[in-house]
Amino acid sequence: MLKLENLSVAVNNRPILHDVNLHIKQGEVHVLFGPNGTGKSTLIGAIMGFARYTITAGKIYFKGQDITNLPIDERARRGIGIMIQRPPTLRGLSVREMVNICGKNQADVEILAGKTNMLEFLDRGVNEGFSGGELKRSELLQLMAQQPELLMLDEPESGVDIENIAVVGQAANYILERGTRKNGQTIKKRRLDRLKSGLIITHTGHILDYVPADMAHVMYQGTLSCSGNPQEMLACIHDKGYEECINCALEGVKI
Ligand SMILES: Nc1ncnc2c1ncn2[C@@H]1O[C@H](COP(=O)(O)OP(=O)(O)OP(=O)(O)O)[C@@H](O)[C@H]1O
Repeated sequence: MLKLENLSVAVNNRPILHDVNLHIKQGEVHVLFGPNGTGKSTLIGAIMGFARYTITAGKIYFKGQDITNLPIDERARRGIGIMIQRPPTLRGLSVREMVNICGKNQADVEILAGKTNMLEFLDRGVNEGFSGGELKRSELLQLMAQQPELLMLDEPESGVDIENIAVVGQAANYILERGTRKNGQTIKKRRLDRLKSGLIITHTGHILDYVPADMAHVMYQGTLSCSGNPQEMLACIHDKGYEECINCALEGVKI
């Protein structure tokens, strides 16, 4: 689904990512851990094609096609969707209108808004005065209408209360087409049955209680230093902090 080959990215002429290689197969969800400021948001922003990220080397392949130089709208059309940490406020455009645009007027706005607890926000300007949790739900509502094949989420649980983390998790599962039971437990579809993929940045790992991941990576100083089992890596980071991952990176050891 997504393949990064030796990807290097700069922001304002400052190199941020160095030689990143990553392969997310169809149906897989990968999770990205890492200390603040190491380049996680830069990675997903570069995959989406935001103009501020300059690709200085390497390639991005999506569904087998080289998309390294494609504009952001074309990447969205091909099936890439993103939830960023601080989406802008769009005055004069209501959430309802935005969801209709994302869903090419085919989405059932009211049903999707019900799933994300966003019914009462539909006629407000996009992100206008939204709280942290409302911002996340608004972004997910738009993504549910867009139906991307690759879903990228930047810290989906940050600023979200306990009850709404379940809503966020269920919305992500809806987009990834994984079932969720009423008690919030995710039904793990057989990997062969899954068609959609995800890349999720998380510091706390709470989202993994709802959206199980297949693989985790740690980003350190702009490179992917370790890859392994998400729950094991999360437990290791909770126990020992990132120092252990950094030691692995320095020793060139893969978990
Ligand atoms: N416009 C810019 N000019 C210079 N440096 C920038 C710019 N935008 C981002 N950076 C730097 O790029 C680095 C990587 O930022 P990024 O947001 O990708 O990190 P992150 O791993 O997602 O961090 P966090 O966990 O805090 O969200 C940071 O040091 C940041 O200050």
